[in-house]
Amino acid sequence: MFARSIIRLPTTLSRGFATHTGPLSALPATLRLKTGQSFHGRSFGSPRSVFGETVFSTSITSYTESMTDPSYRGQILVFTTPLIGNYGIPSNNAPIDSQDVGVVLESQGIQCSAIVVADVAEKFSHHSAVESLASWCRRSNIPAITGVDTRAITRLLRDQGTTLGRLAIGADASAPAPVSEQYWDPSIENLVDQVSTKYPYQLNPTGKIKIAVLDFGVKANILRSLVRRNAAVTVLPWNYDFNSIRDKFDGLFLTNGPGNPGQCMEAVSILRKTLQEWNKPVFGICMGHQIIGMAAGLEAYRMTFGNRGHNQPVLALASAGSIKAGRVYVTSQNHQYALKLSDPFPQGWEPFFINCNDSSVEGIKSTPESGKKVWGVQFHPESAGGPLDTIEMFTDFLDECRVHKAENVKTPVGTTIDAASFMREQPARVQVTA
Ligand SMILES: NC(=O)CC[C@H](N)C(=O)O
Repeated sequence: MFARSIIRLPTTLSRGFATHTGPLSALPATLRLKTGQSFHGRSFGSPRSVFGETVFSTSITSYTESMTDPSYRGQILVFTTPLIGNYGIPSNNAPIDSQDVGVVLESQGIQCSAIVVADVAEKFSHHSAVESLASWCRRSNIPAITGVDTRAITRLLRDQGTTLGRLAIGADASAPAPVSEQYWDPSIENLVDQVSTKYPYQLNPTGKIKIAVLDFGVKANILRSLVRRNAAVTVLPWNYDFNSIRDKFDGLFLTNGPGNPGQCMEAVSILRKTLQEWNKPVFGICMGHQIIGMAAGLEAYRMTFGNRGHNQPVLALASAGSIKAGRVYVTSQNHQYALKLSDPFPQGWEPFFINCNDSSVEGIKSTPESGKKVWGVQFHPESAGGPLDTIEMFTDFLDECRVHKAENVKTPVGTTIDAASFMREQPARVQVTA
C-alpha cells in the first residue's frame, strides 16, 4: 500500500509514460502463402481469418499512417521493422470544419486486411496515444500476427514476388492450407470503387485556387497539403465525368489508390479527353500518375514486389518548380505497379524521375514544348509518413494554376501582370503532421 502511494504520479506528469496494452491473446495464428510456406505465431488482433495479397514495407515508423492509407486495401502488410506498436495509436478525430479533413490519420480507419509483425510492443508511450495497436486492431476487426520471422518472410517475398496469402487465426491456424484456387486475388477487383468517395464534396470552399480532385482512395494528407496552401478543393468520385464540369476549375489532381490501375480504364479515357481539350495544370500521385501515364499512351505493368517504405531514393531527370534535375530525393512509396519506360516516350512527354534502386519510372511530365503543365509522380510527396523532400511539389502545382489563371485574365492595355506576385502566398515550407 505504502509503496504504491509513493510511486503514483500526478496524472499530468504520468501522461506520456509507457502504458501496457493489457494481456495479448493466446490464440495461435498462421500466415500461409499460396506458394506453400507457413509462419506460425500468436494473434494480437481480431480473431478472424482473412485472405489478402502479402506485401512488405520497409518503413521504420508511421505504422498508423500506413495502415490507414487506402492504397493498402486488400493487402496483408508485413512490417520489416521488428518492433511495431511502441508509440500506440492517437485518436483519429479531428474537428470537422471546412479547413481540415476531419481525420488525424490517413482515412477513417484501418484499410489493410491484416498486419504481420515480428514483435508487437506490449507497452506504448506517446503523448497523443489513446490505445494500443492490439486494441485498435481488435476494435477495427483486423487480424494481426506477432512472433514470426518477418525477415524470412520479406526475403521470400523479394525472391518470389508479392504473394497471395491467408492469415489464419485460432482453430483455422492449424487447419490444412487452403487449396490454391481459394486464395482471393485483390487485383481482379476494382478496389478503387470501394474506397473512392461516392459523392462530390468540398473543402475550404473560399480558397483562391479551385482544384478538382479525382479520388481513387485519397490519403488525407494530400487533401491537407492542398487546403493548407489555400486551395478550394472539390473531391469527386474516381470515374466522375470531369469534362462536364472542368471549366469551373483551375487545376486537376489525381490521387493514390489501391489495386491494379488496369481496373480504372474509365478514368483513363475521361483523362485522355481532358488532356486533349483542356490546357490547365494536372498533377497525379501514384495511382494518379499511372492513370496520367496510361492516358498519355504508356503501359503500366506489375512489379515483382513493388516499393513500399519511406526511404526510396529517386533521381530527378528534369527541373520543374522546386525540383532540380540531377538531385536525389528520398521519398515515401507504396506501389505494386509502375509505368513502362518506353523509347521513344510518347510525343509531348518526358521522364521526370527514376528510382535509384531499381530504375523504375518514378515520374513523368509534359515537355516544355507541349505547352501543357502535367506531372505524375509514383512516390508520395505528401509523405505521412516519410520525408518531406518533395512536399513543395504541391506549392509548385498551385503556383502553376495561379500563373495559368493570371495569364488567362484579360489584361487592360498598358498593364502587366506580374506572375511572381501570385506565387508563394503560403509559407515556403508548410508543417505537415506526421
Ligand atoms: N499508392 C498507390 O496509389 C498505389 C497505386 C497502385 N495501386 C499500385 O499498387 O501500384
